[in-house]
Amino acid sequence: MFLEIQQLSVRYPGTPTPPPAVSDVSLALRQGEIGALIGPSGCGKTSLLRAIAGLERAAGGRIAIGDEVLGAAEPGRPAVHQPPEHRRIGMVFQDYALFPHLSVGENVAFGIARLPRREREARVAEMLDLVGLAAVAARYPHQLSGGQQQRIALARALAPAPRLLLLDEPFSNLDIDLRERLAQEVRGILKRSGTTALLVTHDQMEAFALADLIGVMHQGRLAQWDTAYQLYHRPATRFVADFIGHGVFTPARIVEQPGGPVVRTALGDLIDVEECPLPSAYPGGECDVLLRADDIVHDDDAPVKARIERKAFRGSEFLYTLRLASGEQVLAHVPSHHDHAVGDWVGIRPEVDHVVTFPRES
Ligand SMILES: Nc1ncnc2c1ncn2[C@@H]1O[C@H](COP(=O)(O)OP(=O)(O)OP(=O)(O)O)[C@@H](O)[C@H]1O
Repeated sequence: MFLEIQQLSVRYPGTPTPPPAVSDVSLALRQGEIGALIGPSGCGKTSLLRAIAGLERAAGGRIAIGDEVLGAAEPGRPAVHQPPEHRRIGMVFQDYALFPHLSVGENVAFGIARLPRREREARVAEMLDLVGLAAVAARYPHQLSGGQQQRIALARALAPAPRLLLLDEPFSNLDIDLRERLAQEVRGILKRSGTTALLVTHDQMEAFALADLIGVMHQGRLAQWDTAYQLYHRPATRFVADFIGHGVFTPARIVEQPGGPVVRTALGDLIDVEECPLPSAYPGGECDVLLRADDIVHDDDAPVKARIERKAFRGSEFLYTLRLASGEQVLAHVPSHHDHAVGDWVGIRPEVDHVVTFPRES
């Protein structure tokens, strides 16, 4: 592993009582991998990033790059805190923080002033090429769009060849359409330059577009560190299941059938599911099952009917909020050419590949 964080805790002075801002977080990135931290406001994402940068001290645990310990506070060992400027870590912030009185080229050259002039100019040209902005080297930041400014900020952060790049909400000042596109562009830039990076964002789509591995944080803890696919299809906790994507929990009972265990729900039996838990996994087989909006198929011939309570247009599909006669609520993605009115009853059936169950919550 390249970046390795073990049982890291961060505590702000003046807040001696639990919970700490970051609590017992462990994660790792290989060289060249991109990670993202997502989670609700106040869950500790920025505090974790700041601790890696050296802007906050570790209150417990350790941060290492390769064999080098950057920060540590472990029982029975001397505390370690390398100052931020010795860590060779680059940072990109939300507000770009470009110098307005310097040209684009001078901004990119800022962190490599000590290089001989020829080398510096070559590096600036290389970085501007990398972010696709060689043509604007002589312009000033105010003459660029928000997306261009953020790419310049990225070029400036990459110019000194940091061994790790940290990005804190880098796209949040940009409009929503541009964000996802820029996230994909930035992924391409980081991959081409082989940079290991960790991004903090509150936008899941941005994290999915940019990262190889994503961490969901909740109340200072890392609830899951995994690929986007696993977070969506194999959420480790109810919190992760709820936070990622659209879905509801509905009561279910796992029963043994001749062909194997089956999950019985108000929408019917979930059949042909992968890795179905055994009834013995829960008392009496009673559990809650996660039904994602894309697990529910609109089918006029289905015996189960549900009433449309709300609908939201999402371009190629609607997100319908539906209520069954038995009272359960479900969500369904339905192709947008099926335009039903709120109050209509429609047929639905479950089509679940990955069944995700949790202990019943009253
Ligand atoms: N300088 C500080 N002093 C004291 N407490 C702080 C400080 N900075 C953050 N905190 C607290 O630490 C916790 C985690 O904050 P942090 O900013 O890391 O969360 P976040 O997930 O980045 O939130 P957001 O998405 O809103 O930026 C919060 O309870 C916050 O109030």
